[in-house]
Amino acid sequence: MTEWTDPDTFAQALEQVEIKEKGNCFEDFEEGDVIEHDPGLTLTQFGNEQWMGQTLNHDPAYWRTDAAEERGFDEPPVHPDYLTAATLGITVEDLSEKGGYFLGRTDVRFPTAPVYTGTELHVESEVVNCATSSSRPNYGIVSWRTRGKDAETGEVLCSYERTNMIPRREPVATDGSGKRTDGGTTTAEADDGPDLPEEFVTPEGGYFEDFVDALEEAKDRDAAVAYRHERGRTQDDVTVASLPLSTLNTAKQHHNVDEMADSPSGNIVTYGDVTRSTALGHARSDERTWREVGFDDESFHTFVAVGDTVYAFTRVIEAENDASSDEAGTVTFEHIAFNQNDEPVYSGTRTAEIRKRSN
Ligand SMILES: C/C(=C\C(=O)SCCNC(=O)CCNC(=O)[C@H](O)C(C)(C)COP(=O)(O)OP(=O)(O)OC[C@H]1O[C@@H](n2cnc3c(N)ncnc32)[C@H](O)[C@@H]1OP(=O)(O)O)C(=O)O
Repeated sequence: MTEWTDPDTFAQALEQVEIKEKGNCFEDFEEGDVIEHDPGLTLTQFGNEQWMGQTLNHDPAYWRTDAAEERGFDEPPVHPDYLTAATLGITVEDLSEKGGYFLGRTDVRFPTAPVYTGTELHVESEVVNCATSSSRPNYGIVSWRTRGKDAETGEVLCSYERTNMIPRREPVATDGSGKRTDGGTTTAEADDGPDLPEEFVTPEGGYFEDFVDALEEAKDRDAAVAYRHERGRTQDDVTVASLPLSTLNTAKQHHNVDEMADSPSGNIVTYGDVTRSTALGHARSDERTWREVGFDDESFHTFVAVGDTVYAFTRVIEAENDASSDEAGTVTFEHIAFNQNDEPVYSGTRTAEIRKRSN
C-alpha cells in the first residue's frame, strides 16, 4: 500500500500532480470583458475601525457619534480608504491573484457618500486596456474600471480605474524601450538632477484658510507649499498580512512568505492601499478634513515590506472656495509616501474638502 506521507513518496507526488491554479493570466483578459466578483463583504464597524486604527486615520468623525453629527453624518461612516481597499480587495481573486504588481490607479470617486457600516458590497470590473509591457516579456499591463456597489440598492459607492502588471502564460518578445505611456518619467529622464523651487512654505495650521494663505505666500515666487509629516508607521504582520486579508485580498504578495522568497522583494509586501492609507492618515492628522472628494494619478514606485517605515510628504497644489458645504473649501494635494531611506513608495493627487475657520 502507498504510504502517501512518506517524505520521498510525497515529494514525488507533489512533482507529478497538477496544481489547481488560482487567478488569471494576461491572456485571460480581453478589453470589454465584465467580471462580477463573487466575494462580497459587509462593511462592518470592526473592519472599518481596524483599518483606520492600524493606518493612523484617527479623525474623530469616523469614531465618535457626536463628532460625526457635528460634521453632518448620521453616525460614524465607513472611511473612504477602507471602502476603497475593500472594493479592490474583493477583485484580487479574479484580477491579480496570479501575481504581478499593482502599478497605479486613477479617478477614485465616491458617488454615493457617506456610506454606513452594515452595507454589503458587490463589486464588478470591466477590462479597459490590455497592453504589452515593452520592458518585461513575462508580463502584460492590464487596466480595469472597477465599481463597488451597495448590494441592496445597486448604487455605486466607490469607482476607480486601476492598472497592474499581470504574468503571461507565454513570454513575448518586447522592444525593450521601457518607454512609459502614462505620462510618468523613466529613470533616464529622472536622472537630470533635482529641479526644486528655492523656498518651501508650510501652512500655519490645517484649516482651508491656512492652505489659501500659504499658496498666496508662495505665489509669484520661486516657492512651493510643501512639507513633511512627522509620524511614521513601521510595517508589521498586521499591516502587511492581516489588513489585506480582512478585505478578502488574496494576493500572495501579502501573506505567502514561501512564494515570495524568490520574488524581487524576497518577502511579503504591504498592500498598496495600506501604504497609501497610512501616508494619507499622516497627512490628515495635520489638516481639518471635511470630506474626501477623490484621488488621481496614483502610482506605487517600489515595494514596502515588514520592517519598513511609511512616512508622508505633502505638496499643496491649489485651493478653491467651492465645496459641498459653506463650512469648507476644496484643496488639491499631492501626497508622497516614502520609506526610512527617503525613497518614494507611493504618490498621488488627492482632492479633499477642508474645513474653514468658523467666523
Ligand atoms: C493590490 C495588489 C497588489 C499590491 O498591492 S502589491 C503592492 C503595491 N505595489 C507595489 O509594491 C509595486 C511597486 N512598484 C515597483 O516595485 C516597480 O514599479 C515595479 C513594478 C517593479 C516596476 O518598476 P520598474 O522600474 O522596473 O519599471 P517601470 O517603472 O518602468 O514600469 C514597468 C512598466 O509598467 C508601466 N507602468 C508603471 N507605472 C504605471 C502606471 N501607474 N500606470 C500604467 N503603467 C505603468 C511602465 O510604463 C512600464 O511599462 P513598459 O511597457 O515600459 O514595460 C494586487 O494584487 O492587485
